[in-house]
Amino acid sequence: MSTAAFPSPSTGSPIGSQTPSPTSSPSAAPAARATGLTKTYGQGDNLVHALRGVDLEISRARFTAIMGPSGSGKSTLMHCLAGLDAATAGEVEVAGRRLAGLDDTALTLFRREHIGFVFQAFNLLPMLTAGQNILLPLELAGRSVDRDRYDAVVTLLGLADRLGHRPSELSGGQQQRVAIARALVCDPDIVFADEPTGNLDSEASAEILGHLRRSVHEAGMTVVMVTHELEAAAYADEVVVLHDGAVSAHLVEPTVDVLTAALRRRVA
Ligand SMILES: Nc1ncnc2c1ncn2[C@@H]1O[C@H](COP(=O)(O)OP(=O)(O)OP(=O)(O)O)[C@@H](O)[C@H]1O
Repeated sequence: MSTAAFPSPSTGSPIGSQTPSPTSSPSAAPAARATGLTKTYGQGDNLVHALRGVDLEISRARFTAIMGPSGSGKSTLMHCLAGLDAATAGEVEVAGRRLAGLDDTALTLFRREHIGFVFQAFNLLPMLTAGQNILLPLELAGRSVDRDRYDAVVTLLGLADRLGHRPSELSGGQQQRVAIARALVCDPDIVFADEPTGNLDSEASAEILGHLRRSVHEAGMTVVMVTHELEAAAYADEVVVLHDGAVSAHLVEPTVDVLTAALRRRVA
């Protein structure tokens, strides 16, 4: 298969190899950075500390999972990193740009240009074919279609023979592959995947996680995935573990055993 339209991963490595720790390639600027990221909801007796001063760097061309128990702040962290929610205090920088400096319109344009999203519920338009769904964000943004990139993305996701099908004619796994292709075709600096396997059986989940890995290791994308499934997090190069709104561990290529132990541990 051809991935000629993709750049070489700058810090990624082929599937199955031992990826070096990000500390061994200090030259690459992070795809995203949170500094002292704090988010509270409500006030008074109803005050909730969803994020308590999170410092975090998301490495480029790596597959990072964010995991932690229910209520630990995973979705809040992802929403703040992706500019979908404003922090109460602290900073978020994506692709070198401080999000706090952008007004709503600029933020919308920035997200459209630099950030891709994959959701648990696929969010495909039912009346459009797979091919039309993949191209929709580019068309909405008035951007021209890079046919080489489109072909490379479709090939990477194994969708070449499904492009004329509507979502109702596709399996859940195939629909999620279309959603991933839709995110990748825009060539974003970072893709956020929110529980991307939450609606899939174990076989389709493994397939989707494999595709996300290949998007990183073969196509040089940066993927951040929120999950509470250990098996899903084990596909990632790095796993950020949250407890009570704080990062309790940032692990590189953890085994399921290491992850299990990190999940049990709480912040001291
Ligand atoms: N809009 C909101 N208003 C009030 N509290 C909120 C709001 N959104 C989240 N919270 C609270 O913030 C904390 C973190 O929530 P968050 O959804 O980020 O956790 P999570 O780790 O993603 O949980 P889950 O795995 O259950 O989705 C929780 O205590 C939650 O109840």
